[in-house]
Amino acid sequence: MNGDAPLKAPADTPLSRDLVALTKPRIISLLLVTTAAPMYAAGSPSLWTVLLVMVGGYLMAGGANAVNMYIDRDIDDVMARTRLRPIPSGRMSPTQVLAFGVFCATLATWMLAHFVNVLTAGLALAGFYFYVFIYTRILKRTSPQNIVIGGAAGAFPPLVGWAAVTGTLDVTALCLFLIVFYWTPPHFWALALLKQVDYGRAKVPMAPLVWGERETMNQMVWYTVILLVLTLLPVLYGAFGVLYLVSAVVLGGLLMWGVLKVLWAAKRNAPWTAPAWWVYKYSLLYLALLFVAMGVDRAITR
Ligand code: HEM
Ligand SMILES: CC(C)=CCC/C(C)=C/CC/C(C)=C/COP(=O)(O)OP(=O)(O)O
Repeated sequence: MNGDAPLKAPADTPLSRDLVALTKPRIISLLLVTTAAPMYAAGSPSLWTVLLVMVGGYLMAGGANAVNMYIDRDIDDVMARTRLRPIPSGRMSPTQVLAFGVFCATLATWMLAHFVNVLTAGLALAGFYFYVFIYTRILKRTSPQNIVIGGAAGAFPPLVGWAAVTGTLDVTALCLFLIVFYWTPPHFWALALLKQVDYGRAKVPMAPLVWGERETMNQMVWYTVILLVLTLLPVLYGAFGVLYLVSAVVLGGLLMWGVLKVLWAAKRNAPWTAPAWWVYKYSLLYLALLFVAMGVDRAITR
């Protein structure tokens, strides 16, 4: 993430630390919020079920992230943000990383199928395949739409949480999937705008490099508008109540304001990097709080 990361990686990093790094734990923390909160929105899960889904979800997403680092080892080697990862810094071999990723995903599939239900395991595995093959292997290197279509991978966790509690999927689960799907472009393009040199060096066709900065910012605005409408839909048909509604409006209003500030600054030819950083960082808080609000809203009104 830090473009000024040191050039040399510490050679004495313990293996345990590298294994954790392969799973991208900070990203998983938010994936797990978008898994756990829908569990409480869907019903009243036992602590045991929540624990199993968290461990299974971590292993599946962590396995996917490790396989992503195996496939992207050439790209990761040339980007400042990623060059200290275990493969580019020479501390782990690609084969070791691939084996670790596949092992985690296999363990997760067994755990979720055996202790939760087969639908939950199937959805988590679908998220794994979507991220590894559709996003990482195919779209990331070929299309500026990579994170729009590929972003569907990151939208699987709410389905996993919902299915773990209800054993099925319904229209609210679909809404939650779409919320994460439409959140991904403003989340990621804010960062992509700031990391154009990295992505250019790695020849990854991220939107700002292909469409230009202004068009990417326009698209971020439109995706945010759709996102805000989608967040209100479950209230309109009575799935969530007032606490969620107020949270969605306030949190969403702030996100919209941030995204518009980026666009307006660029239109005035003023510096837009500070507002773009703000949108990237706030997007993380936004999604976490929105999902917590829906879980709490349903838990207290049940
Ligand atoms: C295709 C979809 C996505 C792409 C391309 C993407 C890309 C990125 C990138 C490149 C970073 C910087 C990470 C780093 O510097 O190591 C990042 C950060 C982050 N992303 Fe995403 N992301 C996507 C979807 C998601 C989803 C669905 C979630 C969770 C629901 C998520 C959660 C996070 C978090 C928590 C961070 C901050 C990590 C940190 O502070 O180290 N992302 N994302
Ligand atoms: C249910 C389930 C297991 C779903 C999988 C969800 C999952 C692992 C989403 C990850 C999203 C993400 C971090 C994309 C960044 O990849 P990148 O390759 O663009 O980032 P990088 O350049 O930092 O490697």
